Amino acid sequence: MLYTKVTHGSRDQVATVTIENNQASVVISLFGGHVLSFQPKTDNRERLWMSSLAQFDKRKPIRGGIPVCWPWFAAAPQDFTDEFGELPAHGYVRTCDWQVVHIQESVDATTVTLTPLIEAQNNLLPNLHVELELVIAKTLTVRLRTTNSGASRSYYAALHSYFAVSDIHHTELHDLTSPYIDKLQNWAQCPAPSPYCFTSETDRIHLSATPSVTITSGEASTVVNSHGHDSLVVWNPWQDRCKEMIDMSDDSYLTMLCVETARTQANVITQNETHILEQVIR
Ligand SMILES: O=P(O)(O)OC[C@H]1O[C@@H](O)[C@H](O)[C@@H](O)[C@@H]1O
Repeated sequence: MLYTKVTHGSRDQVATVTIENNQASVVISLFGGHVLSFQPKTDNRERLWMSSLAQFDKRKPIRGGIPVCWPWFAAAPQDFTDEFGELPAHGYVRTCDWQVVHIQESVDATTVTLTPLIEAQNNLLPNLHVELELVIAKTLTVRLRTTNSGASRSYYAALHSYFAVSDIHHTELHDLTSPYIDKLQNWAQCPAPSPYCFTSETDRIHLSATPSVTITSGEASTVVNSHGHDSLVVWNPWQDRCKEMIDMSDDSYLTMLCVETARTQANVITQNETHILEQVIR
């Protein structure tokens, strides 16, 4: 590799791969195919948030970075539980081991392709194949590719990104103007706030394919572009929920905001079709 440095390491039980090129540095956990860190060299500012209490024991999904939710989002939808019984939240690939299958570089980008090693007993949808492509450049492109080799069926997905903010009380989300359904108010539909600020627990699904939003916090701004989605999910657990979670400290809600590029509606994927869900972070 001419421009890319690849370093294998670990955090507790989790194997990691650090990719550094002229433009940025990215740390990937092979548990979950999970991006843990993205620092572009333009400003060396970490874009992603990682909980100081995140567990790297491979028993639980990692709290922070970019968990991959697939083939469902949140609690498993009824079409899945009817078929398969009780299932964990946010799908099963965030708790699978993944492998790097390809690394390709050009002068200003490195592309890393990963696939999950889904054990046969966990592979509920053997005809759906998922692959994660990371394009590490001045921006980080996270591209989740789903291909169907069998009969048409529905699935769901999300790139559940945790973004680092300096103080949630001084954080604003820009360009997200579509109404949302509120998980905290029995799925009531509400208009997007303007300005979009945060003062309490937030768990919202904006049912629109908004292509670009910007998170501003203090002097810093992070741009999140999305493609192939039907929703943007905005989540902050706030203090009381943090207290209930073993992998978030009580005040950790102050420095994070999840903006998730998602397919929350039953997406039908037909035979031989490929869907791409993409988030580009700048
Ligand atoms: O704790 P988990 O399973 O990683 O989920 C975190 C949050 O993820 C968000 O996407 C959901 O909207 C929330 O309801 C959920 O609490």
